[in-house]
Amino acid sequence: MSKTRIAFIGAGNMAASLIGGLRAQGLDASQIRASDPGAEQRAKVNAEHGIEMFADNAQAIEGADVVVLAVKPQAMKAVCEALKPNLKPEQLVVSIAAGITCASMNNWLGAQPIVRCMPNTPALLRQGVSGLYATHEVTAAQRQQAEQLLSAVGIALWLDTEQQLDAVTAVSGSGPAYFFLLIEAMTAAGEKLGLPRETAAKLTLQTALGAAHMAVSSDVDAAELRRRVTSPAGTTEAAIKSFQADGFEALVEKALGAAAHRSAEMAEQLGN
Ligand SMILES: NC(=O)C1=CN([C@@H]2O[C@H](COP(=O)(O)OP(=O)(O)OC[C@H]3O[C@@H](n4cnc5c(N)ncnc54)[C@H](OP(=O)(O)O)[C@@H]3O)[C@@H](O)[C@H]2O)C=CC1
Ligand SMILES: O=C(O)[C@@H]1CCC=N1
Repeated sequence: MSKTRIAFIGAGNMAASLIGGLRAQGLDASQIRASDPGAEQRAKVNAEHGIEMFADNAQAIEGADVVVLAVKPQAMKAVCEALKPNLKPEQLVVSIAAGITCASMNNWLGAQPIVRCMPNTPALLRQGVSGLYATHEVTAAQRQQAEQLLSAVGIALWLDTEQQLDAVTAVSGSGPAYFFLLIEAMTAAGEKLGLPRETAAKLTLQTALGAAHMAVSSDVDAAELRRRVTSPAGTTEAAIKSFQADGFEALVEKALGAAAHRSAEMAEQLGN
């Protein structure tokens, strides 16, 4: 990465997290450029990260080794088709757009080496996790560049098939929202049980943080950690039994299935 030049197309939330991660890893501001249609957004990203910003996507990718597509999935086709005449065959394209396949991007861009990724929003705190899939055209050195890019904001995991990205999207791409939903629900339930809202929120948040730290750092799995909290005939058992009687695991499986299905459906709807 020491000399890699990276251009971001779209400088919204995810791009800004990646740019922040790269800068924190020691990439010089002169190695990173980004384009965005919003003048305010350009000024904000420039002020935060000191990188050169462009209104014109074609200008931003000039001389870049890696071009990161960080626009909404709905904008991908138009963005790719407009970039096509300006892309060089050796430029690696890294897409973080949900539900846009490599085949669609190759249709729009021509034959480019492509790495398709699915990061998640904890990337903002460099606590993210991403799944990565590379097409055959991607060289070993380019794989390394893509991995280093995503590793700047968390853990990067290579996938064997592109289809697995639908599952990654369901588990970790959308995943932060499931934990936020649980935090919301536990806070509300704590309040209903008689706690002040602020107390219920603090108890919930610190419990989530502590449990996540334990699950990450422990040498036993989550099921064993759960068993250790669950005293026979105690309070946890009462709660877990209630969750399971209402089909908790099936509910989670159905929800993640819906997310994966939506990812595949987006590929069909937006891919032509
Ligand atoms: N948010 C998440 O949790 C995750 C998102 N992703 C993916 O990341 C991508 C970006 O998401 P996110 O950062 O949240 O979205 P944002 O809306 O924050 O960022 C997208 C940016 O692209 C800009 N943009 C719009 N059109 C163009 C264009 N033609 N050329 C250049 N820039 C343009 C937008 O400007 P304007 O707002 O003015 O239109 C906006 O600033 C999406 O494809 C999403 O699927 C992946 C993993 C997780
Ligand atoms: O909800 C979405 O479609 C995007 C992709 C993963 C997280 N946010």
